[in-house]
Amino acid sequence: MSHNKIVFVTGNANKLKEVQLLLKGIKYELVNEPLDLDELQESKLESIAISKVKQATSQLGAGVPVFVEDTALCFNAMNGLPGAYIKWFVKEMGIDNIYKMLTGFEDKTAKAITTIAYSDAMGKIHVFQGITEGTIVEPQGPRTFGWDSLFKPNDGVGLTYAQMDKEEKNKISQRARAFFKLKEYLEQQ
Ligand SMILES: O=c1[nH]c(=O)c2ncn([C@@H]3O[C@H](COP(=O)(O)OP(=O)(O)OP(=O)(O)O)[C@@H](O)[C@H]3O)c2[nH]1
Ligand SMILES: [Mg+2]
Repeated sequence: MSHNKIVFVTGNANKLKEVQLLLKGIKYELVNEPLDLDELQESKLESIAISKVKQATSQLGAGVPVFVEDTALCFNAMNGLPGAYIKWFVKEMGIDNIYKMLTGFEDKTAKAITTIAYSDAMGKIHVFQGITEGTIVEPQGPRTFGWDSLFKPNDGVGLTYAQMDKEEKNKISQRARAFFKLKEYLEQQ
């Protein structure tokens, strides 16, 4: 059993909780650094994640394996917006008003997308993405995590993320799909 560290840079405690469960059993000790990274204003999700991990490695120094993730909520009726900007919509207008944004549209479908950028000990960057398709519904369930109460995944049990327990969400979420790929990659190394 090796005691090498792998650092997850995030200031989001809910993400951290999910990722700790999703990465259980990896050969690294998972360490959190709550650095507040700048986020590019850019619609390409890979570029946002890569820019975050580059800032993280420049602050933490070379030689340490580090990863970040950026999570977007993309409305199909709006060609993928708010996307990565969803964080600012949640913060400034709140989820009830985000729900109302789709009032004029018949199509309420959305994609939740998590993009991980992993910088290995050599500084090489690897990107992994997970997507979960779902529908935007009137907020249901506790409002503890971002837009969880608005998003009902298609392959779930008919509940919003907020109404599911973490284990259930972790079976089908965009984050689970992305971290499954990272975990698989780390296991091959
Ligand atoms: O209901 C949700 N279910 C999720 O599974 C989920 N994952 C992220 N979010 C929210 O979407 C925005 C992403 O922004 P984001 O990826 O930049 O995160 P962040 O800035 O909070 O943390 P970080 O950048 O330090 O890692 C933030 O408002 C997060 O709270 C989620 N909401
Ligand atoms: Mg962020």
